[in-house]
Amino acid sequence: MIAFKRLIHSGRPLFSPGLKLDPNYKLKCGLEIHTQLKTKYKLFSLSSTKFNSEPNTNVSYFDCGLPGTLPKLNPEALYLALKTAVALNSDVQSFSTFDRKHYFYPDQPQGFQITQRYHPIAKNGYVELNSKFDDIAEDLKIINIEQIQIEQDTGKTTYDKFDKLIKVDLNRSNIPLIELVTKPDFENMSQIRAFIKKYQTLVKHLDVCTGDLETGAIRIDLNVSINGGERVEVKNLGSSSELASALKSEYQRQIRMSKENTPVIQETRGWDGKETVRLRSKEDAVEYRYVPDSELPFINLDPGISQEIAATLPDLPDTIITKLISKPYNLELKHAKFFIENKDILNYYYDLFKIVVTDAGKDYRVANNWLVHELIGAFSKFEVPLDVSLIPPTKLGEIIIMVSNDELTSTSAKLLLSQLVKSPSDKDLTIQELIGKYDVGKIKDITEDELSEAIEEVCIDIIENNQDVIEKIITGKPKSINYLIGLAMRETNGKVNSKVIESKFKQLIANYK
Ligand SMILES: Nc1ncnc2c1ncn2[C@@H]1O[C@H](COP(=O)(O)OP(=O)(O)OP(=O)(O)O)[C@@H](O)[C@H]1O
Ligand SMILES: [Mg+2]
Ligand SMILES: [Mg+2]
Repeated sequence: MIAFKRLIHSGRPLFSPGLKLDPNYKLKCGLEIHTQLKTKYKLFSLSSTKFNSEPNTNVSYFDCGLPGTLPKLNPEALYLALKTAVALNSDVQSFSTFDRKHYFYPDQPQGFQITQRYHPIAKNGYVELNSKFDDIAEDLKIINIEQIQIEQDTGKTTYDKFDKLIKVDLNRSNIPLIELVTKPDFENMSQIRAFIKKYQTLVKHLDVCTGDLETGAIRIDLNVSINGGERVEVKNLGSSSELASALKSEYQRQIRMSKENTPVIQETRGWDGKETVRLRSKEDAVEYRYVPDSELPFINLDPGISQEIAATLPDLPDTIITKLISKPYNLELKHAKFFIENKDILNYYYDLFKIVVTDAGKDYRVANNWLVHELIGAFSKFEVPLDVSLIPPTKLGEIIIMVSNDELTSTSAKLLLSQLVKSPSDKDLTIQELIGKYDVGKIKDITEDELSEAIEEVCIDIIENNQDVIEKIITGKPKSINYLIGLAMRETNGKVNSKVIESKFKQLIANYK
């Protein structure tokens, strides 16, 4: 089903120009990932973190660097950073501190960024990637995490080349970030892609970040070297496709240099949409004059904090996926992965499963198929944004149970779902009211004989009007009967089971011959 594929894909890359590795040039990469934490207030002030507000409306005196204002650490930011650190198997440090990284920029009005250079909040984590869940070629690949540090985001600068203006919006200034620094453990693009996907899924699942690259909630710097040479950092990659293109361009550039016997030097580069371009070399590296922040106290944590936080964490995505693809759920892996990305749907699925399988004793396939193929498929087919709250699990459950008890045909049920997806105003009607409104109930008040006769009439009519199809069926294309069945289903508003119609047609056509 094409429409359905648009919503649920197997995790194959949607982006990425392929990166073919040359066996003579071994690739090594490390990532620095900046993640905005989903706190109510900013990192060191009480202004709002609301996204997309009018420029400069979420700015406190502290955020715009007025002298005399003092930072106060937001405990929610600390908590979200700790949750992430623990979920990434890191060693939470019982002692950590803040430092000032100095540089002047209009969107950095304090003249420095508060970060954790010397004593970060967590060290030595790791993420396990595997071929089954993560779409990498290797059976197992461990990506080690050097450290996780808490820091402030900067404001945003936009250049208006027509007005010759530089516009500064400080709404983002002082939003809490964590910077995650991996070890240079990546050997190819699939591993990088898989890591980012897994990380995005995790932070969304833990509800510490929206997980979006597009909005800048996650921003990535890529470090690349070949054959043990110097690393080149490509800064500020805003999307997965930029990341893939930048990696390809940088890898090929370094190979070219190597072939020309020009040494690759450690430098910082940017991405201009076509290739990586030099921003600065190591020689003119910015001297940040890091100093410990004198206004923020040290963070001292109880050594038992990791265990305490671990105990509050929900099951992590891989654990849930493993559960979903096993008994009693038996979901397909790609569907389980889709559910984990969409918590509303995951919770919906659990509710539906309880109603249909656990309580009503129906087969798990019925619940899985109706949710994945029919309901989600209907949203996709009619290009309606996926919103399962339009049809609560109780309602879908009732429909599924009616179909499996033969009180509603599956054609009618599909019709009802389509209507519910297309006209949200039907949301408050009960199933019985919907059946009435769309005239799709099963025919109850007539005898078997009367029903059989009525079906026969419909079928005879169709046969008479579709002689060409009958001809085909008789001359060796038996599948053409499906066309006739479709017509009859439509004629009877889906009230009659397709199997009954099929056998009626078969009987009539046999006589016909
Ligand atoms: N030989 C290498 N090849 C590729 N990447 C490397 C190599 N050595 C280190 N790296 C990566 O470089 C990154 C270093 O990041 P880190 O934040 O520690 O320093 P930085 O880039 O100098 O600091 P800043 O945060 O100011 O950019 C890590 O992601 C690490 O994995
Ligand atoms: Mg860094
Ligand atoms: Mg860096």
